[in-house]
Amino acid sequence: MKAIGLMSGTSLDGVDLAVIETDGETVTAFGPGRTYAYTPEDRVVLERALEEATGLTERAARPGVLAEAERRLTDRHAEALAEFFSTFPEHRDVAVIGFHGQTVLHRPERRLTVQIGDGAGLLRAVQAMVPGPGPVLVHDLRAADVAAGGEGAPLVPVYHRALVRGLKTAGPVVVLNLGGVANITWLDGEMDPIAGDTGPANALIDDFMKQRTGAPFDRDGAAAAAGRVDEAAIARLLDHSFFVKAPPKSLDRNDFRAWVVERAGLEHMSVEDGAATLTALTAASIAACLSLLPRRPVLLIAAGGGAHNATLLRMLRERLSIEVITADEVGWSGDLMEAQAFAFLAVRALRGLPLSFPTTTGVPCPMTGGAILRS
Ligand SMILES: Nc1ncnc2c1ncn2[C@@H]1O[C@H](COP(=O)(O)OP(=O)(O)OP(=O)(O)O)[C@@H](O)[C@H]1O
Ligand SMILES: CC(=O)N[C@H]1[C@@H]2OC[C@@H](O2)[C@@H](O)[C@@H]1O[C@H](C)C(=O)O
Repeated sequence: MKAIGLMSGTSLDGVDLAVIETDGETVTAFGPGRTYAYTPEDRVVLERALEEATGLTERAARPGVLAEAERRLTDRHAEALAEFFSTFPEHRDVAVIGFHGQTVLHRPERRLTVQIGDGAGLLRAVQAMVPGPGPVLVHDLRAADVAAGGEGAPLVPVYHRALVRGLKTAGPVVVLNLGGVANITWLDGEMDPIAGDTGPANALIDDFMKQRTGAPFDRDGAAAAAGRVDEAAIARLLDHSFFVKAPPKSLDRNDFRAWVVERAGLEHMSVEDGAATLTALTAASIAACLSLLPRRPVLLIAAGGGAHNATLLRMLRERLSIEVITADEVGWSGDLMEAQAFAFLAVRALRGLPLSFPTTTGVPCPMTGGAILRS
C-alpha cells in the first residue's frame, strides 16, 4: 500500500511528510518526503496552545486558543499535502494517510493525551486534491493505548523494529530519536522491542537559545561546542525519579522545564556553557536509560533533528562508550523517520495489527489503535 505519514512533533518546527510503500510489517519502498516549516506566527499560536492545554481534563475539549490552533494546524497540513502533490503528482494515488496531529498535553497517568488536528476536515481537503474517491485517513493513534492504561508513547518502536530487521547486526541495537523529547527503542533479535522516552532532547536547548539569543536552536551544536559542561548541575538535574524508572515511560514536552529552572543555574551561565550543559543533560539522560535495559546495546542509531547536532553526538559517544552512528549512515532518513512511522502505523491500524506492546508503552496487552475515516 502507498501510505503518507504526517507528523508535527514536539519541536513545533513544522509538518513532516513522507511516503512509503508498506504492508505494515515490512517497508518495500521509501518515497520522497519534505518538511513544511511553520511560520513564527504559527509557532506562537502552538506555544500558546500548549500552555492553555495544561488545564484540559477532556481530550475533545478545545477552549480558548486551542480551537484556533487546531484550525491553523489542520490548514497547514492541508497546505503541506497540496504542495507535496503539486511537486509529486504521481503520489496523488495514495491509499492511506496517517495523521498524527500535534500533542498539546500528555498526561497518561490521568489517562489523558491530547493531539489537536481535525481528521475529518483534513480528509475533506484531501478529497478535493486527488482523483477518485481518495485515501483512507487514520488519526488519533495514541488514544486507544492511553485509554487501556498505556503511556500512549512512544509509538515508533514497531517501525524501528521493521527497519532494524533489514540490518545485519549482531547483538542488541538501540534506535534513538532526538526530537524535542528523546526516545529509544531497544531491539534484541525477536524479543519484543523495549522502548521509552529518556528525557529532553532538543526542547530545553531550543527554549534556552531562543530566550538568550533569539535563535530557534543551537545549529550543529556550535554554541555547546564552545562551552563548558557544569557537571555539578548535571548531577542535580539527574536526581529525578524519572531517570531511574525503567522503560516504558513517556513525557510531555514541558515536563522538565520547571525542574531545570529550579536546579540548573542557567541564569549564571554564558550562552555557550548553558548550551553545553543542556546538551550534556540530553546525553547523560540517554546514558542513564541505557543502563536500565536488560543487555547493553552494541550499536546506537540516532535519528531526528538532534542527529544534526555534532556536539550532542560527541557527548553521546563519550558517555555511552558504544558505537554511535546516524540513521542516514545506515541508509535511512533521520529527518523523515517519524513521518514514515506514522504512515506505517496507519497501515497497521487498517489491518488491526498492534501499534504498541506492554514493553513499549506499558499497555496491558498488544494494542491496535487509530480512528479510521473513509472517503
Ligand atoms: N542542524 C542542526 N543542528 C542542531 N540541532 C538541529 C539541527 N537541525 C535540527 N535540529 C534540532 O532538531 C529539532 C527538530 O527535531 P525533530 O524535527 O526531529 O523534532 P520533532 O519531530 O518536532 O520532535 P519529537 O520527535 O519530540 O516529536 C530542532 O528543534 C532543533 O533543536
Ligand atoms: C505524546 C507525544 O506526542 N510524544 C512524542 C514526543 O516526541 C518524542 C517522544 O515524545 C515520543 O514519545 C513521542 O513521539 C514519537 C513520534 C513516538 O510516539 O514514538
